Amino acid sequence: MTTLEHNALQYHAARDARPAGKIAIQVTKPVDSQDDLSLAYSPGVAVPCMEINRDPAKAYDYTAKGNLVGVITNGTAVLGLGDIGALAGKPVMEGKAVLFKKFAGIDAFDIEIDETDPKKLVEVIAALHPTFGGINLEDIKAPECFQVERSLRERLSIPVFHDDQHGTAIVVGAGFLNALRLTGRDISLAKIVCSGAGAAALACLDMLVDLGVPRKNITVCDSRGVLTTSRDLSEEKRAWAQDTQASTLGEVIGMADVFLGLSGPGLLSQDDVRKMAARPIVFALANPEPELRPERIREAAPDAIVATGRSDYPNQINNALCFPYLFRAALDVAATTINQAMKRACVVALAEMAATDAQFGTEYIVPSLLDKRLLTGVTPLIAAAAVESGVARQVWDQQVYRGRLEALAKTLI
Ligand SMILES: NC(=O)C1=CN([C@@H]2O[C@H](COP(=O)(O)OP(=O)(O)OC[C@H]3O[C@@H](n4cnc5c(N)ncnc54)[C@H](OP(=O)(O)O)[C@@H]3O)[C@@H](O)[C@H]2O)C=CC1
Ligand SMILES: CC(=O)C(=O)O
Ligand SMILES: [Mg+2]
Repeated sequence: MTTLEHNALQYHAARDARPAGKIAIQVTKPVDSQDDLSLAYSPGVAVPCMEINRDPAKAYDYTAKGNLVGVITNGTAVLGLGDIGALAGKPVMEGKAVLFKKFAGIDAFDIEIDETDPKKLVEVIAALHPTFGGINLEDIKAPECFQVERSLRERLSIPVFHDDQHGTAIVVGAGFLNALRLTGRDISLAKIVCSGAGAAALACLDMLVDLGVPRKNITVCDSRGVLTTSRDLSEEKRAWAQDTQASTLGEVIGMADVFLGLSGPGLLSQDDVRKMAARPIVFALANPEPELRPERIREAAPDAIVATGRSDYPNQINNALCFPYLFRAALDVAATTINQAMKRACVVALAEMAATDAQFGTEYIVPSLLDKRLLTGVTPLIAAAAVESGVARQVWDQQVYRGRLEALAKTLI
């Protein structure tokens, strides 16, 4: 066992009278006397129950719903570990819940559902939804994840957001814009090769096209090789098929400006990196083990701009850089959904925060996950986009909202 493996198990184990795992529930009101009990529980609790029965919107006034997100998985694509099952995915989901709380003061329940049939999964999640102010779908594999998210978004009036798709796309978008800036590339000329054609990869590519990359400049590989027009592909993959005889990553990576890895460990070779254009942009984002380790990428191309999804290298491109703030904004303005305008606002806010920082450079293309400015810097811009695009049910005065976030930031431990 490596030191990291040993430490990771120690970290998650019970210690100092604290239970195993890394998150617990906190009581927020006094429950110390008979009088308190009469309010918190029977008979007093019946009063808010009946208020909500008369008007369901009152759940936001008298329960935790408005600050509570469900982090929901079925364990079919846990990080790059694959289909390890719902229960084995629990440490990741607890981890997402920790980040919601730590970075944005949002309470999150992790829910691991032992169901792989997408229709049944939708029914289970829809039946659970009254509990939550928003739903963060996590680590559900493609193509089922597309159907699950689409169905839930149609059915529910709370935000439903598949983090691996859209959270990843936002942070990749921000890192990509800044990597282009640093290397002086024109977005309309950037040639991109993507390893992976799953949830994260295809959403990232949609975002890159939204930002201005011509679709024809993008070549995609899945586990069977290049997506070509001669292959029998799913609807989602067909949109990225190229008319080419090439079939492997090694054949298409020549002179690519950007490698985007959202596939699995060790799928990029040093030879592949050597074939790329000068000053290549290499985002090897598979977790926990990237497509190629940064030190190996640099051996092959010392001037490369390199990013991974991990916390132990510079340039951590990870959806955790955005999902706490997207949900914070969505909950605060009671948004019915998280839409493209909110996602774009987040891309720009993250990119600008890094680009205007004194550290901006090849080893700092996006802010650190621990950057305390994120809550107050990024969230109001997402909230404003929600209001402007018409999905907010509550509008804040900007000064008042910033003050509220600053006060919240002081309470975060
Ligand atoms: N850094 C970050 O923030 C994030 C990173 N990720 C990482 O991205 C990866 C994919 O996650 P996700 O999209 O959710 O999972 P999915 O299961 O939806 O997609 C996995 C994709 O990887 C492809 N793949 C598997 N083996 C190969 C191979 N040998 N060559 C090329 N492609 C291959 C699969 O191909 P096929 O379609 O043929 O099965 C599939 O398209 C994971 O490693 C995950 O950790 C994900 C989200 C966020
Ligand atoms: C970061 C993340 O969500 C993943 O690797 O699946
Ligand atoms: Mg994930």
